Amino acid sequence: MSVVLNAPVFAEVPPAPFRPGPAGTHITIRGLTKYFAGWPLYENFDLDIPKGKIVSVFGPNGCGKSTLINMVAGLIPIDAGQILFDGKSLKDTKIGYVFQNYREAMFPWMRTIDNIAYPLKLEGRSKAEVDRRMAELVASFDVKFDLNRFPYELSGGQQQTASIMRALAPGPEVLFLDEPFSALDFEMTLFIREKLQEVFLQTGTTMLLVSHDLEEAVYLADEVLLLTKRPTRVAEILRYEDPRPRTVETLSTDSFVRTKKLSLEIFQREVRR
Ligand SMILES: Nc1ncnc2c1ncn2[C@@H]1O[C@H](COP(=O)(O)OP(=O)(O)OP(=O)(O)O)[C@@H](O)[C@H]1O
Repeated sequence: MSVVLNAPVFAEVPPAPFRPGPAGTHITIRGLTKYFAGWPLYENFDLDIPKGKIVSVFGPNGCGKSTLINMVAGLIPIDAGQILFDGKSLKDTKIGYVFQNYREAMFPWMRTIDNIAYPLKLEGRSKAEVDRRMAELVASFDVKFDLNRFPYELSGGQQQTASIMRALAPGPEVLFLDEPFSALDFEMTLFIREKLQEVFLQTGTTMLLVSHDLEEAVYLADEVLLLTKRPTRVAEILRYEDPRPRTVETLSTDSFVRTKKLSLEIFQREVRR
């Protein structure tokens, strides 16, 4: 038997215990770290995202808004950290994702209705179940266009409506939206905004929304998550509690104007820092 003398002694360092969020937390992010090309974007980043709320993510250009939601949604790998959904990992969590570029989000060879039903078929649901869920979605979205058309035969707003329907079809626990309105004209933006709010009122799905439009970010939000420049931290989280459904009148309430002004001040402070 050989004995190594003076060998280095490694202390067993137990991993830090996972710190849960406060009551009502849905997504817990702890120690999230992400580097791109050797530069930190997120370093030891912690965040609690509440359940059944809409959180709008807002911050300076390139601070990592899209990367954050993409890491939480599992589309971009993280370098370190932990992300749990009601204490579960992503693989045990049903999520939906709405992309900015709706033109590339749908399979062009499938009719719109089959695109929307696709995640249900992937889940192995029976034809009767798929038909029932599709009827529910069509009713709740009050769809006025022909879902038997191919996506490229629809307007941008109709295509984005269909991609939101597809994302919601399996009944996700969390819906991620990365600038869902930025490729739409104003009329369609208003339409989809209202649809999203209606769906939220019906389902209470937790939503994480990236928006470049501060008015829109506040209008839809229960919380506005303001980020700093990179390495990115939470600058501030503002609660916005005007009742839903929010309408054009909401835009001139004291609380809306105050929240928007405060968000802008924090944003400007962070941009100049
Ligand atoms: N795959 C990648 N390789 C290298 N750098 C990347 C990659 N993806 C993102 N980045 C960098 O990480 C930073 C954050 O990008 P991200 O798109 O998440 O920011 P954002 O806040 O959503 O940006 P914007 O406000 O411009 O939409 C940017 O500096 C970007 O250049």
